[in-house]
Amino acid sequence: MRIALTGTPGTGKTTVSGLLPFRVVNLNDLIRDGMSAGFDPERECLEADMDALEEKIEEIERSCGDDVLIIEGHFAHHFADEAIVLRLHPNVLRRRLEARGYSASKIRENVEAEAIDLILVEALELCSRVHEIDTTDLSPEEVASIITAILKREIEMPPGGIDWLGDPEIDLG
Ligand SMILES: Nc1ncnc2c1ncn2[C@@H]1O[C@H](COP(=O)(O)OP(=O)(O)O)[C@@H](O)[C@H]1O
Repeated sequence: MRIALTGTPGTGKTTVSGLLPFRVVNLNDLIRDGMSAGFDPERECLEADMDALEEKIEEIERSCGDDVLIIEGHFAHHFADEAIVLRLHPNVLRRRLEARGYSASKIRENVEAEAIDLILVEALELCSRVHEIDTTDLSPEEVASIITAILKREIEMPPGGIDWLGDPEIDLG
């Protein structure tokens, strides 16, 4: 069973994926391993080769049988019918991306994307089942427990409860 773990860069996907009791495939690792279509200077990153990634994921999926396979990355929702979207208050996200050394334009692009629910909206368009977690006040371990409970079908985290733009304290730069 393929599950996308998605969200704006900096929301904590890679950190939490290391704490999950499931097999995880990191899309950025696959792109660095050669499933890239070259460097995209505008977005300051390697462009994904979507067909090569799909082929590789199918190969890994076959070896997983019926077990959960987590596809992790900010466009993972393109590769699964069920997605878990990690959310983070834009002001906290900004501080994390600054600490990462992102350029001012890349920080602004990602903070705005988070503020307007961009990845959530994409996931809702592409996937038939979507879950949403506000990680702002949670530790990585708490987020991992919630994801595990969702995938064991013990709890539900339906999307739609987050409204960052409604917070007067929001800092869009
Ligand atoms: N729940 C959390 N609480 C506090 N810091 C976190 C949490 N999750 C991740 N971080 C930190 O935020 C930064 C970005 O996390 P990362 O997992 O790389 O995000 P992503 O994979 O979504 O880009 C890292 O420095 C990480 O240590």
